[in-house]
Amino acid sequence: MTDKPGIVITGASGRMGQMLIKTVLESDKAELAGVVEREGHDWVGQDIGIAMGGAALGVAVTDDALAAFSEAQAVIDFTAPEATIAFSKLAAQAGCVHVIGTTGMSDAQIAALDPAARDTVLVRAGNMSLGVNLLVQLTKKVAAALDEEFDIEVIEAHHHHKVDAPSGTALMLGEAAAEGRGVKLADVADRGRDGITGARKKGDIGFTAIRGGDIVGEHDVLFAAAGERIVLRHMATDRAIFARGALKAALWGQGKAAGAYDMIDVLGL
Ligand SMILES: NC(=O)C1=CN([C@@H]2O[C@H](COP(=O)(O)OP(=O)(O)OC[C@H]3O[C@@H](n4cnc5c(N)ncnc54)[C@H](OP(=O)(O)O)[C@@H]3O)[C@@H](O)[C@H]2O)C=CC1
Ligand SMILES: O=C(O)C1=N[C@H](C(=O)O)C[C@H](O)C1
Repeated sequence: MTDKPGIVITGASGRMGQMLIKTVLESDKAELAGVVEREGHDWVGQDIGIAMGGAALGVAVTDDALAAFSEAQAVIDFTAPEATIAFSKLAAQAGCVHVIGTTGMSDAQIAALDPAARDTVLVRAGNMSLGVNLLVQLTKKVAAALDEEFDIEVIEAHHHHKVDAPSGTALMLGEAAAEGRGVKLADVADRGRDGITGARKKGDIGFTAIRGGDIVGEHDVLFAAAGERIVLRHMATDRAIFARGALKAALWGQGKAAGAYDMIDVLGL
């Protein structure tokens, strides 16, 4: 028994789940308190170290999320929207900080997290990396400095397994650009061009999603005017940046007042 916060990782077999488990195990500031997979998954009941192809770690994969959360101080959750909503209720019940990296959530699904945020600390961001959150702030600044003569386009590229588009990061960048411009993203977003689209509408914020191979995550915010262009770019080459950010959020949330937070709060940007 130590005084380091115990962390539970959900979606243990996923790309991010495995990266998060490694990151917590490597940290001297936190302990791996549990790992959760869904009922019926092959890994349930196995030692997580063995399941991940290494040595036993003495932590068994469970499908009983509430029991795991009840023994921990924080849950880091990079899964899928419906799972994240269910986990938010259990994390609130267990009194755990809930760090959410899951993307592709609709407005209604995001609103479904509100009750949990009244009872516990919930940190949610479509991208947990320092670099992207800095890019969000830069995007807001640049958009505020430029008028509608500059067309704003957000271009993102990800691996071929990704199921949602635009990416959570692209939407964060779009929101930041809209905020900088003093408009609502919902009023100006252009998310799907195909066929005879007509000329670009002044003031729109456009989104383009590329999917291919093993691209970890790349985002450009393009400001294009007559005679000049500005491009703000972030390129992720290692998922560890997201996992490190998520762990930072889990530690930051300890002892904070219940509420909904994001990585701008965590990083103090
Ligand atoms: N915010 C950030 O910084 C980042 C966010 N992400 C986001 O994290 C999420 C996961 O990404 P990634 O790891 O690549 O995806 P994977 O598909 O590799 O992993 C998803 C995991 O979640 C589990 N899962 C899915 N649905 C459920 C469910 N209903 N109940 C319980 N478990 C479930 C999966 O289990 P099973 O295999 O059984 O389906 C799997 O273990 C995505 O939304 C992605 O966009 C990714 C990187 C960074
Ligand atoms: O699914 C991914 O892989 C990623 N998802 C996040 C997103 O939707 O922006 C963050 C990162 O780009 C990787």
